[in-house]
Amino acid sequence: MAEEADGIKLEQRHGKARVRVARVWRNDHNGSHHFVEWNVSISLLSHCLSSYHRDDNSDIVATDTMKNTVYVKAKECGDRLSVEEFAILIGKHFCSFYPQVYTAIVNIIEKPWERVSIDGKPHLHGFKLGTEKHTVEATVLKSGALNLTSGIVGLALLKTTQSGFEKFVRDKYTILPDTQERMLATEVNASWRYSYESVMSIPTKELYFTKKFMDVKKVLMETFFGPPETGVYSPSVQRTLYLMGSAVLRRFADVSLIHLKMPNIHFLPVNLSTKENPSMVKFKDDVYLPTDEPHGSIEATVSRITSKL
Ligand SMILES: O=c1[nH]c(=O)c2[nH]c(=O)[nH]c2[nH]1
Repeated sequence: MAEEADGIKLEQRHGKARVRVARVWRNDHNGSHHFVEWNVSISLLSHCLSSYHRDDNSDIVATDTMKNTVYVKAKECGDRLSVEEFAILIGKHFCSFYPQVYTAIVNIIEKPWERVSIDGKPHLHGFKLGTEKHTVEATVLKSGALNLTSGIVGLALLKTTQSGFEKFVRDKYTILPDTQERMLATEVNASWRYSYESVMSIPTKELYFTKKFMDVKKVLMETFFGPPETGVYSPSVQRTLYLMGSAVLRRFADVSLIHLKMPNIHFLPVNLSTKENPSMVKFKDDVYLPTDEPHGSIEATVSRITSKL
């Protein structure tokens, strides 16, 4: 909301970024501990104009208070909950506890701690760090209106064949040859919006969004790789991205939109030669030079066409 005074327009928010909290739940009947580590960022839209216009802080919710609230709420959560539920709970708190707060935007990054298995047996209290992170952004309004977006960051995927790129624009600047055989590597960053538009309408099933996160990841990976024995041919990163995004929309009725960012991380063919030895290393789809700079950058948003009726 923009507010005006003295012919000057002001749009403002304030919050606390990167509040780190870890929570253990020890109450599983079989002695199994559950553990999460969250990095929480809160941004509040609130009526506190006098702090900008005058030296009057009487309407400011201190960012230090916001930080403390994260720990209080983590303590109060006696049962395991998804990172999405925690973000919504924090957002609801700020909107309902403070009259001047009209919107709370809560971003959380969950570190990928995974339970370890020793000799195939899940450890009761041992965890190791995985790679891709689970993110959430919950925007909660005082009215209870909700915008919920979950994401995955840093899902590095690679396949050694079943990828090509050909028949693209060829002009006087083009060197890249057509190919039907190349490596395909990317680091998927995905974020998807859920269709729940009110804090009252979110599913109450235990760990619903945690499971959904794992299911979305599975669909993204299955679509990227294809069946284990045969794979699936990718004619471009663009096509594969579209198939991945539309598979998620087809599979999950409560996902209304997905944004995918898929850099094309190049593995360059290695050919080495000297005058004496013209084929010191001749590339036969075997030896590559991995690079990350420069890389192709391909991103798109795939969403449902909603009926205007
Ligand atoms: O899948 C690809 N998409 C592109 O847009 C592109 N451009 C390029 O040089 N290589 C590739 N590969």
